[in-house]
Amino acid sequence: MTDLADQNARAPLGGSADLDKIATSPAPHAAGTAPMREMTADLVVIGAGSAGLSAAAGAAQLGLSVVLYEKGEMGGDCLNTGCVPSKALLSAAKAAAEIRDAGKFGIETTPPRIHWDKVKQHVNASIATIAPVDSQERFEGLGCTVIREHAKFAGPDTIISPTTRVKARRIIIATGSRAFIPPIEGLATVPYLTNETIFSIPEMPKHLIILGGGPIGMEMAQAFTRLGAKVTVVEMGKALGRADRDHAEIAIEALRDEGVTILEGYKATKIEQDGEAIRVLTEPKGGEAWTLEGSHLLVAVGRQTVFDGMDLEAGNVDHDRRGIIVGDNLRSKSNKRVWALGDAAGREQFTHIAGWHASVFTRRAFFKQGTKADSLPVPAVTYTSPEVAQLGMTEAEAREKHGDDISAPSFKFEESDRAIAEANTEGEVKLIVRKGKLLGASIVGKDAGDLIQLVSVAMSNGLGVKDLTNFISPYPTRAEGVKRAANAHYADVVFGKSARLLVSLLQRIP
Ligand SMILES: Cc1cc2nc3c(=O)[nH]c(=O)nc-3n(C[C@H](O)[C@H](O)[C@H](O)COP(=O)(O)OP(=O)(O)OC[C@H]3O[C@@H](n4cnc5c(N)ncnc54)[C@H](O)[C@@H]3O)c2cc1C
Ligand SMILES: NC(=O)c1ccc[n+]([C@@H]2O[C@H](COP(=O)([O-])OP(=O)(O)OC[C@H]3O[C@@H](n4cnc5c(N)ncnc54)[C@H](O)[C@@H]3O)[C@@H](O)[C@H]2O)c1
Repeated sequence: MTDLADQNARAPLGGSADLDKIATSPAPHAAGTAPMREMTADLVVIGAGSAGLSAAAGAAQLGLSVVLYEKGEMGGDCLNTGCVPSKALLSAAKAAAEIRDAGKFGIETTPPRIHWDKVKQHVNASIATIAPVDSQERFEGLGCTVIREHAKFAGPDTIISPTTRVKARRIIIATGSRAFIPPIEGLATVPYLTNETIFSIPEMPKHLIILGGGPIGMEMAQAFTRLGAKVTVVEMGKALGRADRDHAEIAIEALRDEGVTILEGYKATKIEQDGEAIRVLTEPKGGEAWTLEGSHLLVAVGRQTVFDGMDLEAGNVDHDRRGIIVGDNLRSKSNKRVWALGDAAGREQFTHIAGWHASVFTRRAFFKQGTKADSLPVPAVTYTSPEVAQLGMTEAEAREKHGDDISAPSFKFEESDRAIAEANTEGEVKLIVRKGKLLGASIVGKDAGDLIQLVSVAMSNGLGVKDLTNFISPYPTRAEGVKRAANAHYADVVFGKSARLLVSLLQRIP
């Protein structure tokens, strides 16, 4: 089956759902207060972010009655405070970097002048252009009842908000996550930034200190450096710690070359304010402690799921620190009516995973298929320049599990004619292979996030490394690198002793 729910969130308007299925009746109420609206629905979705919207759109277009709750902005984190503003900011920053770098093509330019207010206008315009796809109007057009209120459980099958009580056959918790604020001494006393505030700061920071060298920290570090700020990243472990180590190092070095200071192995332990300045005291794993002084502080040390005031106990929905406790069917283990999708499910936290979760829900709940949340390899891309794209197992994970039974054929972009023509040869494609089976891939370099999709299609559909050699790849493209890494897997076989012997024997045939 195709990815119905996943497609529907951003698809054009479809047919309207059967609104008659939503039974509405006034309930008894206290004198002087508005009556509580009573409804029944096939599906209640709490949270109109990537996960909730995708699931709601799928269900509504299948003719089911859907009530969609959102207490904040339609579109959730990805549209308003996550993917979209961060990628819009990175694009503005890339434009500035390319102007500075144009000399390598023999083009003379003057240094770019950054107008932060206009950069923010670009960020806001990007959000505004995409917003109609996630809007209340669009979802009402699809047949959903959209309620812009905080929702909570009033029982295992009942959700209430200030105006409405809904009894539902199924309930989706898609309430997302917010920045985790670590218990560092003094942090609460300083005006720190998170992804909710960084995109609207009034002025370009003089010195932005970023706590955390994960995807958020590294993307913002490069964006703000390229836009003219001094940036220091304080990372207690390794920056881009979930990526292939060799490939993460290539990106880290590229950011350092552009002027980002990245301190790895330094944990922030105390924060102080001194006038306008924010001071970060760090504890090193070895070596000297650093005390940094900056004008702004961004906290990007991971995420925390959002279940505020939801009375999960009333719904008999168990959760832990990671999220709602679900199996790989995404169904609450303690209340089978309830499903958790997206960041709230306590698994990988990406918009494409939120969309995939909605697809798993739709397939399981409505088409009675057995699709599992972990049935496909998960891609993760950090959109720095160079991009770092990871799929399935890293080389280190595969070696830990299978020892020397794996191989990691690779192709460096310095051998790519396209990369040479673009004067951007940094990076590599690496495949992780065991007995011809693809276990994973990592790509670092320009457009790595696009290139890894080839391997993603192959892995998701049971193709092996051989299949990645058996197609005609247009020249000159960076995607040829995937084919050439796959070819490298067979280099010894194709050009080895026995192949040469075979060919010489075959030459005797007239
Ligand atoms: C800076 C940043 C950059 C990112 N970049 C990328 C990227 O490039 N690619 C990528 O794949 N992912 C990226 N992500 C991650 C991605 O944004 C999230 O994984 C995704 O938004 C999760 O979607 P969701 O639907 O689970 O939650 P959310 O988008 O957080 O939506 C949850 C919604 O639920 C609402 N809600 C919560 N509680 C209630 C309640 N009780 N009643 C009513 N409504 C409620 C909230 O207001 C919110 O709108 C990024 C994240 C950040 C922070
Ligand atoms: N391009 C993308 O797809 C993208 C971009 C941004 C965010 N996201 C999603 O959002 C999630 C959260 O991103 P994130 O970067 O906030 O979290 P993260 O968990 O990926 O990285 C946080 C980093 O902070 C470090 N850290 C924790 N406490 C620290 C301390 N006291 N001092 C110094 N370092 C400390 C950790 O070691 C870790 O490396 C990601 O995992 C991803 O799922 C995705």
